[in-house]
Amino acid sequence: MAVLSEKLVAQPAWILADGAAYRDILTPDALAFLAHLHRCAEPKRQALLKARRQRQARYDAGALPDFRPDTQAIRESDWLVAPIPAALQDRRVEITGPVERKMIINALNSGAKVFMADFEDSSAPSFANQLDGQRNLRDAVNGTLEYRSPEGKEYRVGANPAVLVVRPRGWHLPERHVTVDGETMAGALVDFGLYAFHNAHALHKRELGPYFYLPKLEAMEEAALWDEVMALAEDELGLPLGTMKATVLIETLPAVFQMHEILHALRGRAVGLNCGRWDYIFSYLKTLRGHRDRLLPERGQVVMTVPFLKSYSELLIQTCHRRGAFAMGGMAAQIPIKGDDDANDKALAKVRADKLREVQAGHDGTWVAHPALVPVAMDIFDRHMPTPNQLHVLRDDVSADRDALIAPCGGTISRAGFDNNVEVALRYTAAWLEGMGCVPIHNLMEDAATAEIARAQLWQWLHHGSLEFPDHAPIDFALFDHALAAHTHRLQQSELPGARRAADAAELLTALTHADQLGDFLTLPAYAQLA
Ligand SMILES: CC(=O)SCCNC(=O)CCNC(=O)[C@H](O)C(C)(C)COP(=O)(O)OP(=O)(O)OC[C@H]1O[C@@H](n2cnc3c(N)ncnc32)[C@H](O)[C@@H]1OP(=O)(O)O
Ligand SMILES: O=CC(=O)O
Ligand SMILES: [Mg+2]
Repeated sequence: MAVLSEKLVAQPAWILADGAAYRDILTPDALAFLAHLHRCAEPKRQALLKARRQRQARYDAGALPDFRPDTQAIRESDWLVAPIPAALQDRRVEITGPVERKMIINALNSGAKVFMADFEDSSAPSFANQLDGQRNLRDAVNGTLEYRSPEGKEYRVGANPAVLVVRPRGWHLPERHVTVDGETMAGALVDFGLYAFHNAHALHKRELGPYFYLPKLEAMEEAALWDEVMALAEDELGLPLGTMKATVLIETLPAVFQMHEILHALRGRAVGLNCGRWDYIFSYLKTLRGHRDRLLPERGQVVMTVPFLKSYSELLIQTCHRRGAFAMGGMAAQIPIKGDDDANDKALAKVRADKLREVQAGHDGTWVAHPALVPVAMDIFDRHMPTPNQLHVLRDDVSADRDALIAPCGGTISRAGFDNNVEVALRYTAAWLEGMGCVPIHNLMEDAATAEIARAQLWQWLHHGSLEFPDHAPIDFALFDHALAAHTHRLQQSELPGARRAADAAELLTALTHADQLGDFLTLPAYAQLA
């Protein structure tokens, strides 16, 4: 059986929330199920993480990512993914958000076709957050999800809720509170396993899943491990093989070269791929961290129309539609702006333009970060996509080769862009350490993926040396240290999310930014400091 870490067992009060322990979620049978998943998957997961490190070592030594010669037959032969269930035939607008009780209700009631309940980029994975999320989702599936705000506002799920799709953590993150045979479990398996264990039968009975979004995959073997884990879970839970469906985020640079292969590995259950643009940009930075000719300009200039991102999204559409799978778009970072109509209009216009680009390119649906953006995106997709999806748009015109997918991106680094990265990296990390996985900063949605871009860019700009602002002032560590100290002080004096953990976040960012090598994930060292 999986066991809770000794600390939790010794201090059961630590896992209490609202006066109740999580005995309803961490039942003996659920823990036994987790242990079974762990024992079957852990050796392979470790081997896959090792393969990631080996691949990255080759890129650091000068190699560039490319299509795999050993899988050419998969790319070139004819095959399709299994038929897509009725509940997922029309995914034109999907809302995403953390697994917080009120937000789940708001998301389910938002009018979106799908709600992606997120244990990942928008969640700070404290054990309490993850377990509260499991309980909230179980209640949503059982039809008992309700919430009363401190102000007395009542929330309950209405008619025609969005279809639930759950995103567990990526393969790289541990869940240190659960061990099996003395080994720490993968966060991915804890999130997936608990959700499947508690909800699979109820969802299957209503032909509503379980459905999953799979994040941050880098290779077809990682998709194959998910397929194996899902098949194992189906077998253990007595569900027909292929009941669980998966949409895979293509949000790493290595994965874009294996999109056919990833769909193939999951072909009995894959329903689509998604352009996870923010992690994709982060992955471009990380994968090519040793390549000075491929530094990126400030984040505001790395938009979906720059060549390497345009090629990625178009190739994703072509790949998916060739295989009978959906090509989902991604997330514009703009959110509604309160109290400034002009600024709000401009933000919404940016969202509209992004959704128009997606639907015209052939995407079958898109993501929004906020309920007020559902009608905005819906309007664009309704007008330009009269059919439930665009599987018939084959995009045979697209010919994105290796060079197009890794094309350098021109642009500049302004003082404001540099300073914004320092501020976002600091404020997001500090909020994350306080348990918030998604926060608005300067009217943009910031989550783990966007914060990774901010801190990875700072590392890249500082370590490749001799970079300048347009006025020729040097970009150097003294500037970073000064900006970080100023923002830390400002945050500490404020009442903003993160104010209490500003110093811890600053220490972490100092270490990550000054380190000789760009760290793999901000959230790995930060997790050690998360309650
Ligand atoms: C890169 C990626 O991975 S993208 C996917 C991960 N990111 C996300 O999922 C983004 C989710 N979005 C959010 O967390 C929020 O919208 C934020 C943090 C960006 C902004 O939050 P706020 O500033 O609190 O929003 P705001 O105050 O305008 O919220 C208004 C109402 O909408 C609700 N709301 C806002 N966003 C969402 C959402 N995504 N889902 C459900 N409800 C939401 C709020 O709970 C609030 O409800 P209430 O009126 O009943 O109290
Ligand atoms: O998960 C989505 C992304 O853009 O990253
Ligand atoms: Mg992501």
